[in-house]
Amino acid sequence: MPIRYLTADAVRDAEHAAGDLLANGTLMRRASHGVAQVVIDELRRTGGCYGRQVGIVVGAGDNGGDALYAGAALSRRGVACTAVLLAPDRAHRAGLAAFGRAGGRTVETLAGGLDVVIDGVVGIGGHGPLRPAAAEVFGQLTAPADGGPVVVAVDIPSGVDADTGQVHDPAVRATVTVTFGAPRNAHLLAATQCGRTVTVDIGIDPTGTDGDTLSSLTDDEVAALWPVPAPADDKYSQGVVGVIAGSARYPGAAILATGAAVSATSGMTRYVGTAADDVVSHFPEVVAARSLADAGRVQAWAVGPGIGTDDDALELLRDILSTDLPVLVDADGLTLVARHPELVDRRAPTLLTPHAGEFARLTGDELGPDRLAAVRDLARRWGVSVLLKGRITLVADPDGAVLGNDAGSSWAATAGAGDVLSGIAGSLLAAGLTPARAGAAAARVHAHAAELAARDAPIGASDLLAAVRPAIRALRRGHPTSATRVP
Ligand SMILES: NC(=O)C1=CN([C@@H]2O[C@H](COP(=O)(O)OP(=O)(O)OC[C@H]3O[C@@H](n4cnc5c(N)ncnc54)[C@H](OP(=O)(O)O)[C@@H]3O)[C@@H](O)[C@H]2O)[C@@H](O)CC1
Ligand SMILES: Nc1ncnc2c1ncn2[C@@H]1O[C@H](COP(=O)(O)OP(=O)(O)O)[C@@H](O)[C@H]1O
Ligand SMILES: [K+]
Repeated sequence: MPIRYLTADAVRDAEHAAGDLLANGTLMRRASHGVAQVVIDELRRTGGCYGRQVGIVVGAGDNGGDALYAGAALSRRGVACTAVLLAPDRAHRAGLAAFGRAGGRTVETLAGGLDVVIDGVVGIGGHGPLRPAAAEVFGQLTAPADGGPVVVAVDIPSGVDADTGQVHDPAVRATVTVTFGAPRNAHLLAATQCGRTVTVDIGIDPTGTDGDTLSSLTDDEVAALWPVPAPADDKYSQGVVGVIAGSARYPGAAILATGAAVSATSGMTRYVGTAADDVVSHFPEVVAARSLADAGRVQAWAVGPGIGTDDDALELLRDILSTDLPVLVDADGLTLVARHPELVDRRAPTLLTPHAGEFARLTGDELGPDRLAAVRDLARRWGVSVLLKGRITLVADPDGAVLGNDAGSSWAATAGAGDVLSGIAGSLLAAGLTPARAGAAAARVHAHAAELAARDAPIGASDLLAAVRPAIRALRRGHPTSATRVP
């Protein structure tokens, strides 16, 4: 099953559906136990629990309650716990009493030398940035990388919007975030702010909610859906992809996109364009033609990188989009679509793959902080699938369903990396995957390839391309790189 991310409302629905478990405090007990366990694991890794120092920052709601109960459990283990109450008369009363009984102390401000700080300021009930009192407490902490405390966020790092993942300023930056029942949208959309996300089972059913979904594919799912040739297959039957990219003057995009298509699946890759000779000299297996009329049949097209935006490019794009084949449109192709949106008014599957700048060109508006709503809105309005690139890739279908992928590193932020993505995703479309699955699976392999190629040093798109096949192999063998975190 894909990992499903929930909005704050959906979380509340799931909690209320748990009935007595919510009313009698069982959910909170389980949640706080999960938080305490994560803190204990952190302390054990670095020398044990007894005598260690944990600071807790407590807000006015149940998020603070979780943190206080976790503090009580830690105090019982011999951890020295101190808590700053941001709103003393609204702090969770039963949690505060339990904390005091277990030996926890309340203080005006956190001392230095703490091993762990627990962020219990706000969870799914939070709005906007950290308020000044909380901002001051967190502002005084030394970063973990400089020897400061590990920051464990309860549910959501405070100051991060649970639904949109918007990281307000200021906001808590967590080393680990502990959430309950199911991850929230923010755990994907603001993954880098959350650090490692741990999802604790508290006995709620996180699947019973309707409406638009945000999910991500696991490595195992991507491995399972990757096309592999069956005994009866031949070079045609697996889906032939056609790549239209680059030019004789600028062959780079042609080579990168076509090479990625060759690497991603078996079968055949065709190329159409004036870089045909360059492409074939790099990849002799590509069947290349200079014009569409000379190209053979394909099952999907990937069109756009480096094709230019002149009338010839427009006519070519028009011809491709007037077929009834799945089409991926990227880069220059998107600039043309922005000028002529009617081009994508078609029935066959269409996947647009903009980066933020191209997205703004398509919509006429800058991409705001709510990337999820923006990508969903464009997909819905235009009736196409839209893959928004970046560290967190989002692929929206016209029905509102979104698949996301956290690249896990940012080594892919290099020129030409998008051409590689087009080739991978185009070949998956040709193999018959839906646009959303093709886009999300391509993004995941792309991310693994980037991390495999980089190994902690910068890469270019050629390195990324060379790592596509090893990344697929590692994924299929069940030993993916550490590229992606799954809560
Ligand atoms: N229900 C359950 O069984 C379970 C719930 N669980 C836990 O409960 C959490 C949700 O608790 P919740 O609904 O009480 O809201 P919560 O996130 O604590 O914050 C609300 C308070 O914060 C305040 N506030 C808002 N914005 C702020 C800001 N920027 N900076 C500072 N303060 C701000 C706001 O105050 P006000 O705006 O009124 O001043 C309001 O009082 C959830 O995330 C999970 O941890 C788990 O135990 C599992 C079981
Ligand atoms: N900060 C980042 N972290 C991880 N991946 C990124 C980041 N920025 C871009 N990428 C990925 O790298 C690729 C860049 O594509 P694009 O912007 O179209 O570049 P180009 O046009 O130069 O090929 C996309 O797959 C995108 O998701
Ligand atoms: K929090």
